[in-house]
Amino acid sequence: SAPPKYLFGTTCLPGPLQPSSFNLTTTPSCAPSSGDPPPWHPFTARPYCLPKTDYCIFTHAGFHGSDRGLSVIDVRPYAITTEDTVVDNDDEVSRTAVTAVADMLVSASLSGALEPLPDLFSPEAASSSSSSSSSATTTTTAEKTTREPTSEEPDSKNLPYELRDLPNKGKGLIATRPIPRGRIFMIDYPAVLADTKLPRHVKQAQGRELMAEAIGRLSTRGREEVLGLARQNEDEERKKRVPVSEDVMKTNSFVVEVQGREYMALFPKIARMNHACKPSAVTRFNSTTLSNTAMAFRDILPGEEITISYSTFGLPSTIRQQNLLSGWGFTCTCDLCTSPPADLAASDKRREKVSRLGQEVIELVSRGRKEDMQQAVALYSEAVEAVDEEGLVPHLGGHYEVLGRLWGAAGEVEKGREWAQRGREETEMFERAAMG
Ligand SMILES: C[S@@+](CC[C@H](N)C(=O)[O-])C[C@H]1O[C@@H](n2cnc3c(N)ncnc32)[C@H](O)[C@@H]1O
Repeated sequence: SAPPKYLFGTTCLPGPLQPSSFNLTTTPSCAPSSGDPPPWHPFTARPYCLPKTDYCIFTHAGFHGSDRGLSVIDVRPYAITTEDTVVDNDDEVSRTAVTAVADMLVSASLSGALEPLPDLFSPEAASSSSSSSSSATTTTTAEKTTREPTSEEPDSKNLPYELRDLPNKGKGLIATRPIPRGRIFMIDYPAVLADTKLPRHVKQAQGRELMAEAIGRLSTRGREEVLGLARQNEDEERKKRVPVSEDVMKTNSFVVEVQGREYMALFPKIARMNHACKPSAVTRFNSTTLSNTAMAFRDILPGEEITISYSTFGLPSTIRQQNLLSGWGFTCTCDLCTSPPADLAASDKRREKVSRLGQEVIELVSRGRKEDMQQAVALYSEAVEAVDEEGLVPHLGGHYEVLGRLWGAAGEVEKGREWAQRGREETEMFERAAMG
């Protein structure tokens, strides 16, 4: 069969993959002289571009020292119009996730700062990936970025959690040691990043090809870890219709923003955490390093499930349930959703109150009248109390500081200072906990 087309059709990338050095008029040699980086540097494999689309896959085998690799499905990192590509005007932007990754790789290799994963995943997370995974590993390119694990096996005993089977939720993470509020217990990096606009720009079969190829280009370990993740379509008939790579991406990805653009991001360790409407942990994505850290929302005791929220906190339970079903394909069985109706109603009432009061405070503040500030302080204090009661934020430092500013705006400078100080103390305490 015909060889697949690569970035720039049959030509090579001119030098290091940096947007500023792109020059379509030059025809660089495809055979770099010895010692030169490969034309797809800093990526470790020749990019694969889907013919007649603007999408390519860029892979790095050891992103952040991980032995699973990273594949990015993205538009070509420059505005391009050739007879071979389709360009959406919205997409004529040269900064994308792939350029961010490329810049990061280039600067890290220059400074020698390609950091290893500080927290290693449990080997169990890779689970026994079945032979069904082979469909997704049947790829269109012969060239693979396979890099067998060379680092020491992670000592899973050091992790404060383990992966277990849970009733009605598939697998989930259970704490094996106490995890104090504010403690960062997991750092993860994406295995796959895919432009969220992809489904609008390519046909279903093409999208499926790209997903399978992107996962197929990870290391053996990366592929096994990703393909061992949960699937939405547990029903055997549907399993036959939906390829494993697409199903895994759909069930386990989160939307993140990189360079002002949205990407589906698959974080294989983070993906093991189930949803809860009153979660015990929270994740924070850093769009510069692409790391995703998980932090304890409150003290977590051994034996407790570690959960995060996939939904917006302020929504009432019925809307949350609908969103989880339509967006994630499951009926939520978290502790709050399965609590007695009176408890659920009380929680809804508190959340509704927080949203309403927040809105009222915004309106008062935006009027900019000093005489409204006393009322803004009263409403904000009530909202913070409800937030605390509902256990909605991991720490209240930020809210206390806002309260301090509102007191200041109301002319009560001393009270303003007191609250701002309290806020700073709470934030510092929380940050100390995060440092361990
Ligand atoms: C990102 S995965 C979470 C980890 C997954 N349980 C596993 O086995 O790897 C999302 C899937 O987990 C299940 N799940 C997560 N949170 C749930 C909840 N609150 N209630 C019921 N099922 C849940 C659903 O099947 C959902 O499609």
